[in-house]
Amino acid sequence: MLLVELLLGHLWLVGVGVIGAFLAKLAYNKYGHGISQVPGPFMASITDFWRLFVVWSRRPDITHAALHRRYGHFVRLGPNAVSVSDPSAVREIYGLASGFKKSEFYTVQQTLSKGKPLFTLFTSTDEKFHAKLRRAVSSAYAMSTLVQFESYVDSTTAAFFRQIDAQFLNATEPCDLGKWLQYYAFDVIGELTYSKRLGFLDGGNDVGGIISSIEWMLDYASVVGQMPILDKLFLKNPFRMLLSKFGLIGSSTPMVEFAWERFSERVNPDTGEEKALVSMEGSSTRQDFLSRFLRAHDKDPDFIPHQRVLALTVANIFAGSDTTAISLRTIFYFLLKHPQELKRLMGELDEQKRIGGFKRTDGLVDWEEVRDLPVLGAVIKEALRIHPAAGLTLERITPSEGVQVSGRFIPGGTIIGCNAWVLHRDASVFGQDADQFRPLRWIEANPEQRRLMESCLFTFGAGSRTCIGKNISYLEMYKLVPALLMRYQLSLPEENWEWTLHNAWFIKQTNFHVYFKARQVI
Ligand code: HEM
Repeated sequence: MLLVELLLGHLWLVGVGVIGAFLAKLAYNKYGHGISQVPGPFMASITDFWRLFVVWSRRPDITHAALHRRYGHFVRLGPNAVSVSDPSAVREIYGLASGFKKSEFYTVQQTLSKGKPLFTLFTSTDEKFHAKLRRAVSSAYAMSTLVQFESYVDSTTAAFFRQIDAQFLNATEPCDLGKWLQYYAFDVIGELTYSKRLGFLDGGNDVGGIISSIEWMLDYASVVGQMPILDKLFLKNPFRMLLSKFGLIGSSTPMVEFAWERFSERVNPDTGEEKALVSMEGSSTRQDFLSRFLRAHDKDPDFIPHQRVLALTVANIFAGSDTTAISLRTIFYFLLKHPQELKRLMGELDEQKRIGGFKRTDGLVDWEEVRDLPVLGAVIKEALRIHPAAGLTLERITPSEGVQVSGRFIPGGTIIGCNAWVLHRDASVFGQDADQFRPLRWIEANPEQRRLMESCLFTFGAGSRTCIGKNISYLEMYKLVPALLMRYQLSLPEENWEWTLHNAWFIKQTNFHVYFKARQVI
């Protein structure tokens, strides 16, 4: 009581104290992190709210590129956050033994299962744990076993074509190809992971709200990830975690629930034993990810308990669906916007067909038949360059002793990283026309130039945390693109049709509509 009276009597003093503390905090933000020499917007240097609002604007990639054009290779994005655009920094920051670790941006993305965050390959920030986990499962993603996945991709492609034939062939209304490619990508990853399509293509809708729940999460995590402390106030506050632990509020996402269902079909939840193979069609030779992860569990059940097997499958869906859908959209959209590039690609595919390079009679193509086609390869690579799926800085924390990055000392504990949307527009690497979609750059480049461009391609990240599913996504793109283009003739509703972009960590495209006609068989 006395204290309250005292405070009320000296309100002005309280006000001065609060303002003083506030100003001191801003001054600390600006000068206390040892990066005050890094140029950037003033507001960014005093508060993380600046970058939070930039991300909330939904095109931070544009802002980041403009800032680097203005300030050079280093830009301060927050009191303790730096963006780097020098390609040579990629190896220093992301290199295998660099000692950097993922920032708290990734913990915000951890989904909850029964009130606990799921530590996945993608979102774990403990590098030792990550390295052990990655070693335990890397063979599941190996290039050498890629062909074992082909039949899963084929069955989903066939389902996709059935839907196009039934609903969109010669239709008067265009198809929302952006949406259907997302259904396709989700169903493929479902097949690859659980030998079961998630059902998006067959139903033509967002099964169980999985897509919209991931979209919600990405919208949330991209913004809140700029100030991870907010996550502890919103989704992962101790009270909410406690309630969900005791089942008083639901905390799992539809994706985790779906994963649990698929998991329980294969593993007895009570005994923990794998159910008899005979109950599943073709299961004796099953090569899907779930089986591969269960084999990893058999080898080291303590390190890979069933909960972790579940997390691995969830990471696949989260990391491998939207990203692949975005890349597929980019390929088709840019080909339609650049008819001469489409013509060049069709020339290659038709020639291949003419000389008997495609053996199958169902209109699909095998990986071995397409993997070395130069124009197809250049188109895919250029699409991955011009529109990389991840549209924010891949944040890392510098080791405690501090490091030199591109010749500049950055103190320990600083958030630092590169954004593919900035790196891929570097004219010194990709040429003066780096803003243009020009697949030929990959074919025309001499070996040295090509090596440089490839080393600066950051679509899949780099180093110890580079995308482990990269080969799988290449398999999908190399197989779907030729099969679809040889079967159908696509056109945009209007010549100047533009899609809409939304950067919520992944840069998703909407409003990508096309007409389908059957293509003349060559
Ligand atoms: C074109 C499609 C894809 C793109 C553009 C892409 C992009 C990326 C990027 C940028 C990262 C690194 C993130 C970081 O460092 O912050 C990553 C990691 C990862 N991706 Fe992909 N990805 C694609 C497809 C896939 C597929 C198909 C799968 C699964 C089958 C997958 C699974 C993963 C996993 C598990 C990680 C975490 C790896 C680790 O930290 O060890 N991705 N991906």
